[in-house]
Formats: sequence, C-alpha cells, structure tokens
Amino acid sequence: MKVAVIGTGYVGLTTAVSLAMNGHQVIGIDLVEAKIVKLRQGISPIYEPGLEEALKQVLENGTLAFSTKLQEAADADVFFVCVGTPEAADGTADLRYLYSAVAAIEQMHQASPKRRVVVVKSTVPVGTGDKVAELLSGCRELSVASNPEFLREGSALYDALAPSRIVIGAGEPETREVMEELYKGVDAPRVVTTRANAELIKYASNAFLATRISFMNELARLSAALGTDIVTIAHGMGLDSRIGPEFLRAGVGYGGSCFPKDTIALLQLAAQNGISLGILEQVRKVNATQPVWFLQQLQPFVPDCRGKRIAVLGLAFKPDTDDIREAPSLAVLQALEEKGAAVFAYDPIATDAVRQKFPNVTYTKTAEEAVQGAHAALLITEWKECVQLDWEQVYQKMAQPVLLDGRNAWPAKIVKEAGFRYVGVGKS
Ligand SMILES: NC(=O)c1ccc[n+]([C@@H]2O[C@H](COP(=O)([O-])OP(=O)(O)OC[C@H]3O[C@@H](n4cnc5c(N)ncnc54)[C@H](O)[C@@H]3O)[C@@H](O)[C@H]2O)c1
Ligand SMILES: O=c1ccn([C@@H]2O[C@H](COP(=O)(O)OP(=O)(O)O[C@H]3O[C@H](CO)[C@@H](O)[C@H](O)[C@H]3O)[C@@H](O)[C@H]2O)c(=O)[nH]1
Repeated sequence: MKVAVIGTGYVGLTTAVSLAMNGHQVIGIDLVEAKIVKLRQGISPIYEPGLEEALKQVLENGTLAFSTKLQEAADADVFFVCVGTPEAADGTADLRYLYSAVAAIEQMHQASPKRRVVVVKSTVPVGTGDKVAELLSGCRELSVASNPEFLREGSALYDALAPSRIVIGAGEPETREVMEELYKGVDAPRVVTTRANAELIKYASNAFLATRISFMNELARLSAALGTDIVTIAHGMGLDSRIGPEFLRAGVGYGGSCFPKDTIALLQLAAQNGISLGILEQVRKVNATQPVWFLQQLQPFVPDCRGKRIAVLGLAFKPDTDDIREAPSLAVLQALEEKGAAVFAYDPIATDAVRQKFPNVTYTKTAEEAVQGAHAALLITEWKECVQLDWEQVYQKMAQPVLLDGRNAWPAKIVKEAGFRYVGVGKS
C-alpha cells in the first residue's frame, strides 16, 4: 500500500521504516527541514539500535522517501499521524501538533480527493479520534482509525516489527479492512474495537506499567528499612504467572517521554469526567520522590556534599537511547548541584542534550574518568558502559570507595569483596 507517515520522531521514523521493510511504499513527512535533509542521506536524527542501518536499506530499495511537503504524499492511501502530544501546562495532552497535521491532511485531501484512511498513532485522550473524524466529516472519502503504538525506546524497531499486539480502533468495516491489509503478515494478536477503547488501552497500559514500577519503588523503601533484598523479592513475586517478571525493577524512578506525561494526561482526563484515580496520583508522587529518597542514602558517606566530587553514571532515561526527556538523572543532577557537589557525569550518547541544561557539570568521555577522585559514584542508567567496569581500577581511582547503585545493576557481591561500600535500591 502507499503510506504517508506524518512526524518522523521516535515513533514516526520507526513506523515508516518498519512499514517500508514490510513491503509498503512509504513517505515520511516532517516540518523540520534539517531532519528531512538528514533522513534523505540515510542519517537517523535519533539514536535507536538498528534503525539507521534499516533506514539506509529501505532508502536504497526505494521503498521509503522523505519530504517536508504533504502534497508530495497525495497519492497515499493511508496517513499515519505520529506527531508529538506533549504535556501542556495544565497536565493535559497538548494536541496542537495533531490538529495542525489533521488540518494539513484536510487541505491536501480537498485539493485531490480520493479514498484515504487517517490513522492516529500519537497517544491521544479518549475522544480525540472521534473529534478528528468530526473535523474531517466534510471529506466524505476520508475515514479515521486509532492505532496506538506500544514500542519502547531502545528497542523501537524490534518492537515495531514484532509488536506485542496491534490495536485497531475503527468503526467502518472498510477502514478495518485497510488496517488489516496494512499489517498483513505481521504476526501479533489483534484487538479490533472502537476508537475510544483503542485510545484508553494505550493510556491504561502505560499507567499500569508505571504503577508496577512505583509499587516496587515504594516497597524498596520498606525493604531497605527491613534489611531485605528487593531484587530477590521481585524474583519471587514474578514467578507467579498472574504477576509475571517484567517491570518489577526498583530503581531511581521511571522517566522518558511517555510514562510521566501519559499518567498526568490520564489523571486530567479522569478529572474532566469527575473521576479521581487515587492509585495513579500516588504512583506519580512515589516517582517524584524516588530520586530524593535515593540520594538520602549518600548522607552517611558524604554528610556534606559541598566541594565533594560525585560521579553520576548514565544520563539517558534508559539505556540504548539518546532521549533525556524526564530522565531521573536530571533530578539527581539538580539536587547534587543544590547541595554544592562537584559533579562529574558520563553517558555514552546523551551528554550533549544534558549539557545544555546543566552547563556546570563536568562531562567525561568514559565512566572511569568520571569516578577519578570521586567521593561517591552513582549509577543512574544501566548502560553496559556504566555497569561493566574494572572494579580494581575504579577502587584505585576513587577518593572514597562508595557506590550508590540506582538500578541494582552493579555486581553487589563482587564490589563488596573488592572493598567498596555499596548501597543498592531496597537492599540491606
Ligand atoms: N517515543 C516513544 O517511545 C513513544 C511510544 C509510543 C507512543 N508514543 C507517542 O507517539 C507520539 C510521537 O512521539 P515521539 O516520541 O515520536 O515524538 P517526537 O517528538 O520524537 O517526534 C514528533 C515529530 O513530529 C514532527 N511534527 C510535529 N508537527 C508536525 C506536523 N504538523 N507535520 C509534520 N511533522 C510534524 C516533529 O517535528 C517531530 O519530528 C506521541 O503522542 C507519543 O506519546 C511515543
Ligand atoms: O522494571 C522497570 C522497568 C522500567 N523502568 C523505568 O521505566 C522507564 C520507562 O521504561 P520503558 O517502558 O522500558 O521505556 P519507554 O520507551 O518509555 O516505553 C514505555 O512508554 C512507551 C511510550 O508510550 C510505550 O510505547 C511502551 O510500551 C512503554 O514501555 C525507564 O526510565 C526505565 O528505567 C523501571 O524503573 N523499572
């Protein structure tokens, strides 16, 4: 099929590449000229494992092209809307990019009408798909589907090619048929339902995953007080198939472009409908206080941070991404700066973005360099470059051998035996 993908960020670019790999003829559209210039050269503006190689391949095959002009996509049958829906000042989802993309589709359609499906892939509040359909009701040949995306950053292409499920929200049978045709050959369970159900499935999934993390993070505080081990507890819990092992990792809190904004957007949607989601409110409170709680563990070892050198390892909100949106590292850097610490930070790829927010931090080229002369080293993101260290060398380099493991990813037994004072999350 001929497909246009509007927005070439994490979701749009991955969607465009995966659809092209699956044999569709795809054109990616973005307002930002610089992105399109790079993309045409086979350069990915974002870091995602495997994405740039795949991009080069589909460009070479001629199944993917890029443009800043939607008119160049006029012969497409399907228009995916993958623009950002960031958090507005009041916590609701800011839909201005979405409506502007819809207006552009309407304009293009009126100039050359034909049967087309508009697919909202951006994460949007319940009722948005229906609103888009209403806005486009003057365009008789256009229909609207909701098709939320569940990919994770760091494994985006893999997730897009092998999704856990495909959720299709569409009323008319012809629209559902187009969506089925689009995903023909992709082996994944289908949920074919209304647009509103599809929209809520997305928010509910993210809210539930965030709830699991905050539940474990709060429990980790109790576990630390009791002298029990949250990693063993999570393992024991996860073996129950009703619970499952995923998303039980206690840490320094969740970040990223989705959980923080989607949980507040869901709370706002509920409030607008007179419903209070108390559990979700607590989930967000636990997450906001988790970096603070984590940093309190530093107190016995570094009672006064002023002038003390502290190494922060890992800045991206998770490994294998350059994304720092709502990364817990930002809260940690902020708190350390307020305490007067001399911060030395390392991340394999996210340093440039953080430097703009924290110009006074010293950014190093390796983890080993960051720990040089440090009174404590903090693990915030479990990149392998931050986890697999030569502990003997680290021990020699540090001014004081103190490790605070915000992801329970360092080898506790080994580092303790090597003489470090080690504190994990939710461990004795
Ligand atoms: N990032 C994720 O892991 C992820 C996963 C699932 C769902 N989502 C959802 O997908 C949506 C997109 O997220 P993202 O992280 O890819 O955002 P992003 O910020 O990385 O990319 C959005 C892109 O859209 C472009 N854009 C904005 N308005 C446009 C317009 N009118 N025409 C053409 N291009 C336009 C921007 O220039 C940008 O390149 C959001 O609703 C998000 O919640 C994100
Ligand atoms: O047990 C866990 C699992 C994750 N995290 C943290 O949670 C955050 C989010 O991680 P993850 O969900 O892996 O990454 P995202 O790319 O944000 O993906 C989430 O958000 C996307 C955007 O909506 C959805 O599409 C995905 O399904 C959903 O997993 C990161 O800071 C992780 O460090 C934990 O602290 N403990």
